[in-house]
This record gives sequence, C-alpha cells and structure tokens, in this order.
Amino acid sequence: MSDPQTARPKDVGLPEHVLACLFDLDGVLTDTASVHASAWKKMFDSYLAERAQRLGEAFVPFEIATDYVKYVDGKRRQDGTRSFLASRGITLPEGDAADSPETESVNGLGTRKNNLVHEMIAKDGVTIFDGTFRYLEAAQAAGLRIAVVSSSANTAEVLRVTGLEKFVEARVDAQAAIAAGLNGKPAPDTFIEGARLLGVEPNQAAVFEDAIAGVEAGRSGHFGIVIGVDRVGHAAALSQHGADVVVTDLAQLIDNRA
Ligand SMILES: O=P(O)(O)OC[C@H]1O[C@@H](O)[C@H](O)[C@@H](O)[C@@H]1O
Repeated sequence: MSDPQTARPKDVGLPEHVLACLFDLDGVLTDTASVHASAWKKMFDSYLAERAQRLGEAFVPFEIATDYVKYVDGKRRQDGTRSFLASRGITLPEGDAADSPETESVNGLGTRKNNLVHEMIAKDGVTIFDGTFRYLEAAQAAGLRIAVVSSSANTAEVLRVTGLEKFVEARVDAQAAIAAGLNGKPAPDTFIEGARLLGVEPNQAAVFEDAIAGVEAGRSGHFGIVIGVDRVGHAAALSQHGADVVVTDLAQLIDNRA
C-alpha cells in the first residue's frame, strides 16, 4: 500500500490524492501502437483486397488515421477485429485461438496480424518514447505505485525486451483479463483490476492512455485523473472522450508542473 504521507504526486504533475499510476503500454510507454497500426493495415488490406476481388466489389483500404483510431486502437485483438469488420458490414465466425492465419475467422485474421507484429518487432526492435524512463523513475521516486494495464497479449514480451519490467509492480494484460473474465477497454474493468492489485481505490489512481477506448475506460471507472497521451494529433478526441489533461510526451507532466 502506498503511503499518502510520503507520496509526492506533484513532482510528476499529478494531483495530491493520487497514489498510483496505471499506464497503458502501446503508444504510452513504447512506440508500439505504430507497429500494431501498420500490422493491422497490412493484414486488413490484404484481406479486404482478396475479398473484394472474390465478391466483385470495390476495394476500400483500411485507413490508420480513421479506422485504426476509431475501431481498433486500445482494444483487445479480437474486439478490434470484430469492431472494424462490423464498420464495413462484415460478419465472420469467431473461430478460436488455434485458427491458422489462413482461416477466414475473427481469430484467424487476428493470428495473421499477430504474426506480422512479431516479424516487425524481431526485425526492428521496440522504440521507447523519450520521456518514458524519466517519468517512470520520477514516479517511483515520488513514491507512486506502478501498474501496466494493456489490451495486448504481447505485453510481457514488450516489457521484457525494453527493460521496462523493472518498474512494473502489477500487470493486467490480455491473458490476465481473459483468465479473470474481465471486459476489455473501453470497459473500465482492467484498470479497476490494476488499482486493486496495487491496493488503491480507482479515485487514487491516474490512468495514462493514448487510445480513445482507453480514455473512455478511464472516465467511466471514475479514476483520480485521466492523462491522455497524444502521439498522432488526436488531442481533441482524447479530451472529448475522457482525458482530463492531454500531453504529447510524459515528460511534459514533469516539465510543465505548477
Ligand atoms: O494483438 P495484441 O498484441 O494482443 O494487441 C492488441 C491491441 O493492444 C493494444 O494495446 C493496442 O493499442 C492495439 O493496437 C492492439 O491491437
């Protein structure tokens, strides 16, 4: 349990009642939202092109600026797949986790995309944003507890290859959420679980999110503060959907504090 007497949340630009930080991973701590976005585009474009040809329809590509941000970003893999397909009026069978990448199912398309993510990470590694280490070190020094709450099934791997795992006291990822029967973002369940694991109430925790589904989860869970992290120029949408404050890098919270 964090000690309210010794925690100094002001040092990292957070309100005094905040005792813990719940960080999303992709797009907040690591530049992996862009990796996911490219993999989604590659997978959906190849699927949509093949489908259009088969059905004699026009091919309308997947757009990162609109389709990814609106339907996929921040959600669990299957939820993102289903949500984008629904926006195009396409319904596919769910299938299951064992589906091969060739299977025309929600899980099969998800596997195709996941294979691309693994190829990209193996080839190019993972980039960490400028302010990430500085902010995590400062948050730790300020006595704040730290959890990562991500929809990605690749969370543990990304934390390991980046060396960020040493900061993380609790992790709620796709596997943990599914095992515990928690709803994915935009439901607040996974952030509530992160707060619970750190021994704080939701209103004593700050949520850090770059995705619309994520700030919506922060708002509906009544957390202490929701910090929107805008890496792609969607600050207005983050504010509209639940961010109390929007920054373009975590270090701004230290540099611009009152
Ligand atoms: O396919 P994964 O690694 O389980 O990730 C699912 C989702 O995880 C989220 O963290 C990302 O914002 C999404 O872009 C991604 O699609």
